[in-house]
Amino acid sequence: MALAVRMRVPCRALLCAGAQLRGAALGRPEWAAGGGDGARRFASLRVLVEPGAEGRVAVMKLKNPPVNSLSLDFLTEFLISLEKLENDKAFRGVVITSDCPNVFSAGLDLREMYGRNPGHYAEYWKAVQELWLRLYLSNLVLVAAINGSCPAGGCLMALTSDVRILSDSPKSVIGLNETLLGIVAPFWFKDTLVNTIGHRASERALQLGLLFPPAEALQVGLVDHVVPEDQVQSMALSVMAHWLAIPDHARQLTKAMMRKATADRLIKQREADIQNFVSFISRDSIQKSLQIYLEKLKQKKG
Ligand SMILES: CC/C=C\CC/C=C/CC(=O)SCCNC(=O)CCNC(=O)[C@H](O)C(C)(C)COP(=O)(O)OP(=O)(O)OC[C@H]1O[C@@H](n2cnc3c(N)ncnc32)[C@H](O)[C@@H]1OP(=O)(O)O
Repeated sequence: MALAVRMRVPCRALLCAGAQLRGAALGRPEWAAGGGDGARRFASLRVLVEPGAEGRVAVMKLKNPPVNSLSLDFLTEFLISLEKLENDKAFRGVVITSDCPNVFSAGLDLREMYGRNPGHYAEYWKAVQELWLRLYLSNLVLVAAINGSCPAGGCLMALTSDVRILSDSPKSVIGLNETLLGIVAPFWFKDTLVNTIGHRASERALQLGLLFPPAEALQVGLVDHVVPEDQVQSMALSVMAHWLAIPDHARQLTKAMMRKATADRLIKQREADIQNFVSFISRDSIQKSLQIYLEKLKQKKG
């Protein structure tokens, strides 16, 4: 069953309408609504949404195994789930977590950026922009329950949340490591990081492509809490309760006031940003860097 998507922002409507069509064309998303106490539970192939204990909070589990890489199909399902929650007035907050062991998200799907054509790169980048805008400007309280490794696009996604809880595990590293792949984090990735940890720390982290282990991530302010792995979700729900004690209208207006300028910077130049991405990623040297990085990932296993 195709999901009806209502949009407030016309330029987003274009993407999501496209997303919906894409889903329909692919025979997805296959939303399964639960019955009984799971009336508000729904799932697509890669995103599982279930109500938290009090019903006002949804827990969104990302399940695009093995590593929750943000493929175009996954981004599309993620966007539709988020839209559905935004439109359901029963929900005031969402905990975003991973259903894949030891990995929150491996970031953007490298296979969407390697060996494809310019039209595909443009479509992909538009979806990445859209997810960032949706998350960053969400009226909901978003808490990232980061239960595993969280590089690059995974970190960007986590940075859009209002609070980040990281599991205390050697695998749970977080950061914008783009330079290690020979690519450059776009300005809005950088802005999101600067807004979180400040300019100097961002400059160092971005140039060196740092992936911070939990204690350092906490120290630099990249995450707000580090807790044992089995307490990440309960901590997220308890932090959520604190945020939900604030009246929505006041909190939402304050959030918008803090984030609008950063979001507007991208909104004003979305098309130019897409063209910039397409020409950058299409370069032979960048394609070579991605090929080498993908091969390294494969060799790591052998
Ligand atoms: C102008 C602007 C221009 C450009 C901006 C572009 C911005 C890009 C931002 C990004 O997000 S780029 C992606 C960066 N991501 C990473 O660097 C993470 C890479 N992955 C890893 O480090 C590890 O996979 C992991 C630590 C996340 C998990 O490790 P482990 O559990 O040991 O799994 P494997 O490494 O064995 O991976 C399993 C499987 O998944 C494939 N894979 C991993 N990451 C990605 C990915 N990002 N995209 C696509 N595929 C990925 C990996 O190759 C393995 O595949 P097999 O076929 O060998 O099973």
